[in-house]
Amino acid sequence: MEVVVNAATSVDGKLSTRERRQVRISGDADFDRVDRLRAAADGVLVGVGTVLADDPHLGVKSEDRRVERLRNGRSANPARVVADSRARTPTDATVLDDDAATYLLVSEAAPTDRLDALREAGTDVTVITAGAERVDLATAFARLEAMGVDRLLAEGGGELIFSLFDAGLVDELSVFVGSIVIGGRDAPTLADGEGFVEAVPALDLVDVERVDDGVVLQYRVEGRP
Ligand SMILES: NC(=O)C1=CN([C@@H]2O[C@H](COP(=O)(O)OP(=O)(O)OC[C@H]3O[C@@H](n4cnc5c(N)ncnc54)[C@H](O)[C@@H]3O)[C@@H](O)[C@H]2O)C=CC1
Ligand SMILES: Nc1nc(O)c(N)c(N[C@@H]2O[C@H](COP(=O)(O)O)[C@@H](O)[C@H]2O)n1
Repeated sequence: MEVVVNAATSVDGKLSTRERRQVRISGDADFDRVDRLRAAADGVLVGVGTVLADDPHLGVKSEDRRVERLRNGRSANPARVVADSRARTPTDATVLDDDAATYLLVSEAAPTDRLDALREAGTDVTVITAGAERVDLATAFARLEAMGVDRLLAEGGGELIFSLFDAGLVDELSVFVGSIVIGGRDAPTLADGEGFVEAVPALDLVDVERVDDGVVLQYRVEGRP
């Protein structure tokens, strides 16, 4: 499976405010670039922190792109994939609507009654259990791949992106750096988690492009084909 991480940060590397309130960092052209990435993906992944903070839809916004996907024998939208160790996704979350399939990646610690409620709340919900207390992303991704998810776009947030790098699962990273400063020691950054100390992942910078009033930085992860 090819795993592409994309996010938008302020110049000081923040994904949103210290209150974890969504900030419009991208401009129209960058949102359109993200829409192209979604349209090329089989699944769009976020952590449950992002679901709780933003209630995202994660679908393809352009009708032309949805039509093109259908023409190619794909679903109109990629599947929504949520890493949600304890099944905290609200039953009225937009990612459970009937616009696309939804995969909930949970751990064995997820309460059964929550899983039943979530299966009932959505029209096309598949639960994948991997890991004891926290989602084991490598195992969960192998199951997703067996279900036809060959290209996964991970949009965040910072806890999830750190874990993806920590597990050595990232092939490509693109970051839109918008011309704003958000600040705040508790504001989420591109990669949070415990942080790396010794084995710091190295990236190959493959492209830099000015978009809107910011820049898009494109990287391959060193050691990945
Ligand atoms: N500017 C941007 O491009 C984006 C910004 N955001 C922002 O990021 C913030 C949310 O980020 P975070 O709080 O860091 O939450 P997150 O979205 O990274 O979710 C973290 C949660 O995912 C679950 N999880 C399950 N398995 C995991 C694993 N193996 N590793 C890590 N987490 C795992 C855990 O419950 C954990 O608390 C929001 O403020 C949102 O607005 C989110 C996505 C993109
Ligand atoms: N690429 C990008 N730029 C920004 O400025 C952002 N705030 C985000 N946020 C991400 O987009 C999700 C919203 O998706 P929908 O529009 O609801 O489909 C949000 O949850 C973040 O993942 N991204």
